[in-house]
Parts: sequence; C-alpha cells; structure tokens
Amino acid sequence: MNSIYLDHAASTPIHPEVASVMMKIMTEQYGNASSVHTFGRSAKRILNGARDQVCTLLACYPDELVFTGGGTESDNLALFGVSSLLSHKGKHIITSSIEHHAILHTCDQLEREGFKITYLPVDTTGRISLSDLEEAITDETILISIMYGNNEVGTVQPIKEIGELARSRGILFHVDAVQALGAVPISCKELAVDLMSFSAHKVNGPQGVGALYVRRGLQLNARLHGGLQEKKRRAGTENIAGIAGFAKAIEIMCDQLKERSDYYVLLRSTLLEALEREVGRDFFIVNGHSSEFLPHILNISFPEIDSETLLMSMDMEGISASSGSACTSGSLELSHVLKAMNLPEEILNSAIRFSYGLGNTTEDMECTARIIGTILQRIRKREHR
Ligand SMILES: Cc1ncc(COP(=O)(O)O)c(C=O)c1O
Repeated sequence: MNSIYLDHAASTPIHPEVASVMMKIMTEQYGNASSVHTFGRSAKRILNGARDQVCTLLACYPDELVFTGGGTESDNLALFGVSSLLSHKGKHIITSSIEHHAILHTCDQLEREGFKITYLPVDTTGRISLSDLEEAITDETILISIMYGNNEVGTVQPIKEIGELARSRGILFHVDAVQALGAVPISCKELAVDLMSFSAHKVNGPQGVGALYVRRGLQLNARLHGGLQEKKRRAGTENIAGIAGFAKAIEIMCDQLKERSDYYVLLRSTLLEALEREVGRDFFIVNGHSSEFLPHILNISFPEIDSETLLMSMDMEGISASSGSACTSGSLELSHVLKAMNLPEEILNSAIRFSYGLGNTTEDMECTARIIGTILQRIRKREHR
C-alpha cells in the first residue's frame, strides 16, 4: 500500500533534528522561564537563545519577535492588536478576499466591532492589483493586511510594492507569511513590513507554536492578559520546547532553502509532466499564477470528477492531498479562494491541492499521476458503457 503525503500546506512532519531538540528539553528542562531559580534561569536561557536564533535567520531584533501559539494567533494579535490601538485615528482596514480564515474571520469580528473592512478582489491568477489597493485607501485606513503566498493556490502577492505604497501613505502593513516561510527567503529588515505572521508546523516544526514580527517602536495591544511574558504583548508561560523546536526548524530550513525550493519546482514539473502522460493535457487545469507562486503548492482541477470523489479514491490508494484549506475541506464548501478568482463552476468543484515537502520524491509524483490516471480511466469507461 502506498503512503504518499501531499498535504504539507496543511501540516508538515516534524524534522528528526527538531524532534530530538524538543525531546531533550521536554525531559530535562521543565522549568518555567519566569522563575528565578536555576531551572527557571535555564529555561529562560533556552528561550533567549531560540529568540536570538530566529531573529538572526529572519533579520529582525529580539524585541521585535513575539512567540505565539501559532499562525492563527499571530494573525489575530496583529489585527486586533493594531486596530484597538489605532481606532482613534481611523476604523478602516484593507485586506484581500483570498486570505486565510485566520484573517477573514478576525475581520468579521472587527466589522461587528464597528470597523469597516475592504476586501480587495483578485484576478483569475489570484493576485490583487496595486491600483485597486491605492484606490481603496482612505484617510481612515489604519492597516493593510495581505498574505505573502496563498495557502490554496500558492499565488505570491507583490509584497515589496504593497509595503512601499503603505509606507508612503503612513499606513501599517501586516503580512501573513505562514505559507511563505520555508518556501521563499524572508528578511523582515528588507521588506517594508510592520507585522508578519509565522507558524512552526508549516516548516517541519511543532504544531501550536508561531511568532509575530512587530517592527521596533510599534505599539501593540495584547490579546492575552496575565503575566508579563513577551514584553507584555502575549501573556502565558512560554512553550520552551516548542519554541526551541521552531528555532531549529527555521535553522534547517534556512540552511537548505535554495535546494529545497529547487527540489519543489522539480516535484511540480514531474507531477505536471506525469499527469500529461497519464491523464492527458486536455483533462486538467492548473489554478494560480504561472510564475509568481510558492514552489510547494500546486492546485489542479480535473473537471471530469468532483474533488471529494477524487480525494476519497486517492486516499483509498494511500495518497493524501486536499481540496483546499484544511479548515474548509470536509465541510463541502466551495473554496472562497477559487470563487474570488472568478473561475468557472466545474473548476471550483474539481480542484485538488497538492503540497509537497520533506520526504516526497519524484517517484511519489509519478505514482500519484498514475493513480489519478487509473481513477479517471475507470470513470471514462463507466461513462461509455
Ligand atoms: C496562510 C495561513 N495563515 C494562517 C494559518 C494558520 O496557522 P496555524 O495553523 O498555525 O494556526 C494557515 C494554516 O493553514 C495558513 O495557511
């Protein structure tokens, strides 16, 4: 039986070196970093070391990084933290219609609290337009939040240009970089970005750990209240093992970034070529941008079969992929991302997200294409009976 995991955009396997760092801390370093005794000081040293390491790798200062409980919490902290602080200046926020629900549902809540949200449209490749953004800005706009790369189709936004526009208009800019981390080089210093969200479990680190970059000098209202951790921006005992694991995962990822992304491009082209052979070029459509994409995410529609049926048939053959973001799959809801891209119904109904990473091989791609080919052949035969 095959066991091919092609859902790395949902979550990734822990890297063995990350697991070993975490295991050592969990079994030997159980102190609370806020305690002043030896065990506490030792935990604090590990925390500080991990923070320094992440900051060096992402090009920011240690006081600019807030460790959180994952990407969702980082997104919530950025949006609520800034909006509650700046509501006296204005109550308008700009985002895009293809953001992750961690942003969209947070915006729903902000709307209930009296904020006005503009959801920028995207073109058929999933990109926003800078002129739409410029037109949407008003004197009331306090924040722009646009994701780096999309989690369903992989399309990358013009982050540098958006940042420059936001800065020139004196508006804060938040970037959800949860899927981009590990796929493209990220330097907080070089991008004109004020806040940026990250998550450990997308880069072979543990689930339930993340970080929010907050540019130096920028105030942020906390969402969690309690102790004085994270410079009063996020109360709660730090997850020392998780944070150290996150730092190790980023270190490995930065070491191998170029070769990893080249390898993902190879996996992508292998899958596409094999599908051409096994399925036929006229029977699948690639969704997303043809050059501005995250190398580990490939979204394809097979109009002959609906996504749920194809995913189930693939699962029976040991191949795990998904029909969109993990939060919406299972609910049979059509992807809000593909809908916003204005794609025809048959493409929406039949889209599969393949996302690859640690452990995947070109043979996995060949095997996946072969199995999809066989499933589609079965359907074609049935229809011709
Ligand atoms: C773009 C994006 N933002 C935010 C999140 C949420 O991150 P987490 O699962 O760490 O809460 C995800 C997870 O799928 C994501 O893909």
